[in-house]
Amino acid sequence: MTQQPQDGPRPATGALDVRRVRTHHLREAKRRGQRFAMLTCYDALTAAVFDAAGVDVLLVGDSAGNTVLGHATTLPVTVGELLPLCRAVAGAAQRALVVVDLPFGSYEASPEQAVGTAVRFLKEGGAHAVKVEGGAWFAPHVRAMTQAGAPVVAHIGFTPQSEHALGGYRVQGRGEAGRALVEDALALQEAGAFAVLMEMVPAEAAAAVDAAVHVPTVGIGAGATTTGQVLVWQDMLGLRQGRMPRFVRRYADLHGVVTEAVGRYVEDVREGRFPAPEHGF
Ligand SMILES: Nc1nc(=O)c2c([nH]1)NC[C@@H]1CN(c3ccc(C(=O)N[C@@H](CCC(=O)O)C(=O)O)cc3)CN21
Ligand SMILES: CC(C)C(=O)C(=O)O
Ligand SMILES: [Mg+2]
Repeated sequence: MTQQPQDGPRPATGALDVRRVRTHHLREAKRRGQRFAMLTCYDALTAAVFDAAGVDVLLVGDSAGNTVLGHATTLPVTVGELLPLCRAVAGAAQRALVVVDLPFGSYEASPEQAVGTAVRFLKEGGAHAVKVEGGAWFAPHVRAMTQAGAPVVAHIGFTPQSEHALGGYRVQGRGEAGRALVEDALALQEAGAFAVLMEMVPAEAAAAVDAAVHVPTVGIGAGATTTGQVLVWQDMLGLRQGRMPRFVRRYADLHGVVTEAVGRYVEDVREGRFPAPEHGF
């Protein structure tokens, strides 16, 4: 006879065994000591691949500004640009929870503005939840969106939309500032955020936040104690070249794969080897 653990933390392994991931499954994952995987996604085809591969949460990130639109930062991204990408991802995802970033300038001015934008992403974009960057000062916005029926992920620590206010891409929450992160997370949880995402914070500070809140946490450069992890897919699959943030692990070399394959196609066309008779009518 095997003894089943009744309560308390369980071994931190295993996938969420659900047909469709919902916000409460992420909460249960934290309670059970399970972890979940989140990945950015900006189009229907990759959404179908990531979803079938078991990614639990797809993030239609404003990192689309960098990866899709070619901007240097996320700041220029607009609601009009992110909405169709969100619709494409939400339409293709069968199992994953679809979360979308509210673009810079589309939610900060007031709780009313935040509700208006969040509702657009749920109605027109098909998103299941939204994410906003900022600390305790956005608690009223988070509360208003949650009450309107839009589940909210609170993004704290390094918040790229505030890079000019923060003085560049740098780790947040070192030393004493770690305490402020805990306060922010508690205020955002109290306001209704169903998850707290932390970017580029010391592992120790992230662990303190995770221990202080009952909602699940997600990390990107925030150590290994968070309930979930997130990366930008073009970074982790090696499509993007150049200097990577320290928190990236490269799982594939898509840049190499695509370069080699496209090079062969170009050569085949130039040499008359493509198309072959079987490609014609
Ligand atoms: N392609 C891509 N990947 C990302 O991870 C990402 C985006 N775009 N766009 C939105 C934000 C911006 N992010 C970034 C961008 C750069 C660093 C970076 O350069 N980090 C350095 C410096 C850290 C430091 O000096 O404190 C690093 O080594 O990690 C970190 C996060 C994360 N997000
Ligand atoms: C890096 C993640 C957390 C993000 O906000 C994005 O991809 O836009
Ligand atoms: Mg973002």
